[in-house]
Amino acid sequence: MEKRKKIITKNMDLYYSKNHALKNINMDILENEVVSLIGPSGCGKSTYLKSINRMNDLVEGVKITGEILIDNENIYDEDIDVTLLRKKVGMVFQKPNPFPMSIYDNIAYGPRVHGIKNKSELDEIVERSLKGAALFEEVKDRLKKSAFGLSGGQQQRLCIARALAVEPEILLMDEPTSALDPISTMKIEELVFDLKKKYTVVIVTHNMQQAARISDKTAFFLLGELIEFNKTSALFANPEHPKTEEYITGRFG
Ligand SMILES: Nc1ncnc2c1ncn2[C@@H]1O[C@H](COP(=O)(O)OP(=O)(O)OP(=O)(O)O)[C@@H](O)[C@H]1O
Repeated sequence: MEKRKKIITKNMDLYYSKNHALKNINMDILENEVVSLIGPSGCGKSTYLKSINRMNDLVEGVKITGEILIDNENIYDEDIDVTLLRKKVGMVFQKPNPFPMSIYDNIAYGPRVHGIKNKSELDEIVERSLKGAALFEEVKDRLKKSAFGLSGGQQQRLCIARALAVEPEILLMDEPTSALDPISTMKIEELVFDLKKKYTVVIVTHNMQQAARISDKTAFFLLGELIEFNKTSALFANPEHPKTEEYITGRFG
């Protein structure tokens, strides 16, 4: 069965004041697909990622033209509820950033904001989210302890669990393993592989082996342009654009 288009980007441009950071981006991301965004520093990967849940709206002087459609709805339409958009589109950052509270409260935070108060319902969400992030077994006896007592890798999985708790459909990850050791990195990579059964995942990575291991498709950005977007295996084995080849063979970047 053909997969549905989940995120459609059409003729999108983004300016930070005069800096033209994204240039005419066109890309279709399918449901339950993992897409990696790669390219040298400053090429616009994070900017594009943050456009998918309108995090760039917070930046002064930003101007966006064109469209990003999620489930065929333009998220830049005036009547879009940004809180609901961010519930649907969760985000995990480069450095784990747990809130200064217990493991339990970190996960229950989002659902509480969205009005869930019933304890047994929250208990269930916390357990399900921690299981979804492959962390439950490691923390089930210390749910009321501070999240800061966890290792970096566990904290990052906690942040993933926190994102899952509000039942998103899309997960954005901005270099989620760059601050982690190899074993924690491997756990997150395995987790991403699992997560795509339920979610659409877009992930910025500087690590090309990681992109090759975990993503179905890869997008190569350069100076604000999307140079090539293809199946990961094809993009790495047979890049169509000479710049892609130069980048993946380590000739610049
Ligand atoms: N908040 C901001 N205000 C102004 N300019 C910004 C802002 N964020 C990014 N930029 C600029 O937009 C361009 C793209 O930056 P972006 O962070 O998207 O690149 P990136 O590919 O994610 O880089 P890196 O790999 O270093 O994180 C750069 O020229 C950057 O200086």
